[in-house]
Amino acid sequence: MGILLKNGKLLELETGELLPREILIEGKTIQKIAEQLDTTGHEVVDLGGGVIVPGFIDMHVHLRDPGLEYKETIETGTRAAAKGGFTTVACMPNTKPILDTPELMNYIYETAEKTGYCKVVPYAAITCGGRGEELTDMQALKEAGAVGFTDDGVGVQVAGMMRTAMERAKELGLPIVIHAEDESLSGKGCMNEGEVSKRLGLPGIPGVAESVHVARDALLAELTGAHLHVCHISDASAVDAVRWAKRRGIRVTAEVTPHHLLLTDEGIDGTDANWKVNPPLRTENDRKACLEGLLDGTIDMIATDHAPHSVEEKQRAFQVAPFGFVGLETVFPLLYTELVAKSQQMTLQQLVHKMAVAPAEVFDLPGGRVAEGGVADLTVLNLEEERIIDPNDFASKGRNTPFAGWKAKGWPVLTVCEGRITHSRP
Ligand SMILES: NC(=O)N[C@@H](CC(=O)O)C(=O)O
Ligand SMILES: [Zn+2]
Ligand SMILES: [Zn+2]
Repeated sequence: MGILLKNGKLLELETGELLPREILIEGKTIQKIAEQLDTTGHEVVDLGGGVIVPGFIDMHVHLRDPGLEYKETIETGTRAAAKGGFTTVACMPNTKPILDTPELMNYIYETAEKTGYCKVVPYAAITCGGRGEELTDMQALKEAGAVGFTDDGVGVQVAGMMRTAMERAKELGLPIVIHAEDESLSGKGCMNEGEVSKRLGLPGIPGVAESVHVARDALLAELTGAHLHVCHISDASAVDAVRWAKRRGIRVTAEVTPHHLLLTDEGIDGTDANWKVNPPLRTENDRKACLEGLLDGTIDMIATDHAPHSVEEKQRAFQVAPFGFVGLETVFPLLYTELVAKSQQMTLQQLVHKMAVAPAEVFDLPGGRVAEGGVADLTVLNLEEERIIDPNDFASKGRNTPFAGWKAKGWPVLTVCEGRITHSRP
């Protein structure tokens, strides 16, 4: 007996057409896609006219497990992912301890298998403890299933260390994923350096703290032949550096977050740490450059940088509260509403491409398409349903979002991961 999805419209990714299609799922596989299928012996799920797309893939998620379970666990974080339409997430190694051993890779895979609502692929740290002093055993970490290497949360400060990391990553065929931040430039900043930080009298983080690392690491990627992936790009000159590197034939890819596409530092009043994130929200010029980069192919994909913190932590003063926003449960409705429905700056198929197809291609992961014989990772969206974002509704333990109270439409109503229904809402 399989699961038969009826009364749905399949998004044709090339043309954007919505085709009336029924889908039969057996085991972990999409067995058949046709205009009409025989229901005999199958569990029928009525999609109520919803739009079927490939399950979303988020290459930048902080699951906080092990060690920081008061912020999030693999169970709550993946439940939030499933609710947001995700079937795969890549988790960041800035946990406690840092994910820098094969044993910790195993812990992630085993816990996700037991308690997870989506697939979890872990990144391993570049340096032991993320301290930037000594490289991890990258080969052993690859053998244990690392999907790439990153010290996200901090930048690798020493260029020579990054060069050696890239040489090893190149040999292993895995990407180096950078949190681009030169600490000698970012210092103790808590928001973007500019007009707004000056007005508020808060210490700033200049855009060049990001772009000098992007440019440096692009040149190191050229030297070593490694694949460089740039996390959460936020600065106009950093987007330009990626564009330049791509033109030069350097193997570089990049991601942008929903908040850097939709918000600027103008929204910060210096009292609410739910507006504090790293890299910081920047200027309208930077925001536009990120959107332009996404549309012209400079930026390959959207990633949320889901970074849950406790309510208590985010109630601290702006200068001392931790950086980070949650994002998994709101990313699609926010971007669909703001960039597709309201302003037509993107098409639905472009958005789905950036959230599912591109991450699967760039990181060579299963999924990213809805096709016969392929893995049954898919999401059904109700593009009409409008709701107000209320952090109290989140499955994540995190409530830290600057988007509370925003009205958005396009909510995921069904998520299927490897043939299993991981999220379903009437
Ligand atoms: N993005 C953030 O503001 N915070 C992240 C770290 C990171 O992604 O650099 C976190 O781990 O909380
Ligand atoms: Zn980061
Ligand atoms: Zn991050």
